[in-house]
Amino acid sequence: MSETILSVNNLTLEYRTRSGLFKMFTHKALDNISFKIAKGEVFGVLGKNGSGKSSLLQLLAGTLQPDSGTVDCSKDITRALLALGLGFNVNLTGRDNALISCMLDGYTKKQALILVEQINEFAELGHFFDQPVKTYSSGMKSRLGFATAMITEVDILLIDEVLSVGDNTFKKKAESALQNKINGEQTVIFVSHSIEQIKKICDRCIWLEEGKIIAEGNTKEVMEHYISKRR
Ligand SMILES: Nc1ncnc2c1ncn2[C@@H]1O[C@H](COP(=O)(O)OP(=O)(O)OP(=O)(O)O)[C@@H](O)[C@H]1O
Repeated sequence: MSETILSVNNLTLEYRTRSGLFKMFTHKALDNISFKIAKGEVFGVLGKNGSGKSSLLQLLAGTLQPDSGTVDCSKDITRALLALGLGFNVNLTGRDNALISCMLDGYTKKQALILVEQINEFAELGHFFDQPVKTYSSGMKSRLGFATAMITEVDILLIDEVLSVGDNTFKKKAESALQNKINGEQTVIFVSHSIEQIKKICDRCIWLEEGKIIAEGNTKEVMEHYISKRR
């Protein structure tokens, strides 16, 4: 395996929700998860609804903190989480959110302003690009997020089922832009409950079930195991 870019060590996450005046409901969404991702790898996270996939991505992105365990990667590694509506300031316009994302990724203002125009063109939001994100539909938010991640360069792209939204024309464009990125040096962590999508793009994957890793390995092996257990 080539150079490790990200190492996940014994991650555990519990959600605690108040279920009555004196009652708390605790749910272990992730239970002692460990794996490593190599630079340039396209890594899949497969699992049915509620298995912990999105929670895992949010821990990898740093938008959620684990109860225990660590996500280790070098400080200068940039990570972008592509999920519906996550990561935007909804009171700012699409243009300003795109600008902030570019600048957070380390571009100068001059470079960012050029990239913002490319994001505008890719996202095809028309005059909504200059409206606050709170006025966007979920499909529009995902277009903005997707366009921003495709146009900028990040070290690790974290993708949460984002290809399943939007109209067919945009979906095709998104798939081909993603495919181009993947063919290069891009490291991708891709979450899906679609066997077909994981098969199409991932080199290796894990299968999550109730917050635990049931299998890890090359996509073909994990798929065979997954399909045989579901019969
Ligand atoms: N904010 C929250 N508070 C309490 N429980 C939560 C919260 N978010 C998720 N959960 C629970 O944690 C578990 C894992 O959720 P998660 O969204 O990570 O799963 P998922 O595999 O991404 O599901 P899906 O495929 O439906 O998006 C689920 O049982 C879910 O009900």
